[in-house]
Amino acid sequence: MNPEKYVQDKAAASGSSFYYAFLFLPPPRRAAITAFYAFCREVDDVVDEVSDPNVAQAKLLWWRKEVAQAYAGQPSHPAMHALVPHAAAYGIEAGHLQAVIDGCQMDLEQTRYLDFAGLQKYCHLVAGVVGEVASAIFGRTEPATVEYAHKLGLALQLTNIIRDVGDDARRGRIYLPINELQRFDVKAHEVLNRGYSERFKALMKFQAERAHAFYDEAFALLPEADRRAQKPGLMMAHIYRTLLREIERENFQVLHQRISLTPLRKLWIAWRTHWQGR
Ligand SMILES: CC(C)=CCC/C(C)=C/CC/C(C)=C/COP(=O)(O)OP(=O)(O)O
Repeated sequence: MNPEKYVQDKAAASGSSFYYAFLFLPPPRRAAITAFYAFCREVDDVVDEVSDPNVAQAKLLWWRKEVAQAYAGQPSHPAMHALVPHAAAYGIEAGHLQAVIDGCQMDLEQTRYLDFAGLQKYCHLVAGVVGEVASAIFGRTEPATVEYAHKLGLALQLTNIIRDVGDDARRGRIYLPINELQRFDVKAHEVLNRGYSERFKALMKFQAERAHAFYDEAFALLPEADRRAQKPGLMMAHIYRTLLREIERENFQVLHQRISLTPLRKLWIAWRTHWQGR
């Protein structure tokens, strides 16, 4: 299959909240972000879809070699075929892709995070570095935009973690820092059994407020000169922040359902950001 078609299908089929943001980009940048998204999806799918951890480890090792080979001019996977031609133009380095693989590997090897510092390391690899690459593809001229992208990636990943507490619990995973569970007197087994309580709600309120603070910090870091180019990232931010507000409105009932926005609402938010420019 033609690699461009492969990555386009992969991105569209994912039903990602972020897909709408890509639609507003000029074709070369759109092709690059679609290829990069497909790469991230492929390695993330290894963790989510392969039930035997040894098989998943072997697949991640395959991806590490594939990245090295692709940067040496010999890609074999369609996602790498599609991505490599854009690497030089947007400064996408093998190290960025290896960092994303490191994050997925962390996910395989770890089902608990003792504190926020540990969780932040994971988020940096799977979302901060992703934001760094995405911001380069969108068009970045200022060094501060890298800081913005790291913070926004963190805010998005924290939102994703808040939304998916129930799904992750079903898979035996808790991303919420263990010392914060303790602070709110929530037991790990209560989360794993998906038992809702006022204590759980208070814990989640704390998580949501921290995510909001990271969105605010990210926006404050984005230099005026890069605002226009970074609109697709702002679209992602507004879509996910609206989702976070929806979760708050539903009192953090995230244990037995995945709260989501309708495609039309996501498209509307992307559109509005496009016109308002912020
Ligand atoms: C500066 C900048 C552009 C930063 C963006 C960084 C970024 C895209 C981080 C990804 C974090 C995240 C929550 C991914 C889930 O994607 P998903 O497609 O699985 O989401 P979904 O489950 O909501 O559809």
